[in-house]
Amino acid sequence: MSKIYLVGGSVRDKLLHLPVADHDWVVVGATPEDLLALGYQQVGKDFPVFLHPSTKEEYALARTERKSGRGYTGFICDFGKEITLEQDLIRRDLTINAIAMDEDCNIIDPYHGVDDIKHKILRHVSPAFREDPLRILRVARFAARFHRLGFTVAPQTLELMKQMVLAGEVSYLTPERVWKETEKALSTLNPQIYFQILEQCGALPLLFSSLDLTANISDALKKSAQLTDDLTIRFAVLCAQLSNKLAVEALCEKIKVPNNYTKVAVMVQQYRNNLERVQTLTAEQIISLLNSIDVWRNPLHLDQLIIASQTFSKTTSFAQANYIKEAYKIANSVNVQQIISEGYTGKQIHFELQKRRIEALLNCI
Ligand SMILES: Nc1ccn([C@@H]2O[C@H](COP(=O)(O)OP(=O)(O)OP(=O)(O)O)[C@@H](O)[C@H]2O)c(=O)n1
Repeated sequence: MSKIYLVGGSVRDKLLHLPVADHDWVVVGATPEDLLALGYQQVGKDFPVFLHPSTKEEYALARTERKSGRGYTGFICDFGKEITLEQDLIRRDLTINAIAMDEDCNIIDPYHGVDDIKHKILRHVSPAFREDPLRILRVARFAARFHRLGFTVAPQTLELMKQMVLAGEVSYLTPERVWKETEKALSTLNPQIYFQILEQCGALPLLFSSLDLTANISDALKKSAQLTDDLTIRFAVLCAQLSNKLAVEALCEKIKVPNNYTKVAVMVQQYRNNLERVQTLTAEQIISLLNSIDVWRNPLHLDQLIIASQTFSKTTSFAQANYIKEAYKIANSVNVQQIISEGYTGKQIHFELQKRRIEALLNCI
């Protein structure tokens, strides 16, 4: 007789009274053939994972995993009918992710995840934690995600993460995985915690080379999460302290950051200081700044630059924001069609437009 349990994030989030995104199920006492016969569709290449015929939710056969190689290679996986729920749960990352719930909503919690939820602790289940280097990032991400609820990483878990870093495990993480976790961490209300935990376990310089997580950057990152949902801005804040455009591009290349993120990060690194002192700039310099961020074709760039810069501001008001917005409005009111109708052609249009935008500003500042 097989038995089905809800496991992982969905049980954790239910117990935390948080919305549950997707359900992961574990099936104990069944074979792949049993599930195929019931119409489940096999999706896991290496692991026995199936999609439910109607709900399409993931059902995995209970399994044990042992690592025989380094990094991601050489997992020995056993998913025989005799594998118990406890055996399946012990190979998981954190105790709060290793709680199961049966069909009658009974909690099965052999590794005391419920206690850890109560005491708000992120704790590894067993030494098997170290078999997957991605877990270093996951712990940092959960620490960021649940920071607002008061969760912290257990000292023993942080110690284990340090040992994994020292053993060189981080080098087995692919850029894609690093970025995926980082992007999820950026979407939390406290992205700075993710980077702080990675720093504490020694992974930060290995993963994000030139990044120096100063208190200033941490504060700015936290503020960015309060000011905007735009993750490209949050990432740009992280990169704003890098010494130049090349350093930003090198970091983005290293972890394969999507282009839209790189663009905003480069823009903020290059022009944040100009915006900071916008009130001291000449009309010509202001137009040059607006040209540099390509605001005419992409008005969103201006908002992105403003919000990213604002996160570094010590005061709550950021007077530069209204100043540059007003300047943009004035410069943008110059009518190109008018210039064309006056007979300007080719490159002359651009020069005349530039000139009139500067004049328009001069009349106002
Ligand atoms: N490297 C990993 C990835 C996953 N898991 C286990 O697989 C479950 C499901 O993983 P996943 O769906 O990736 O994460 P969730 O914990 O559900 O979290 P999220 O809400 O971010 O999806 C986890 O709860 C955990 O028990 C693990 O032990 N080690």
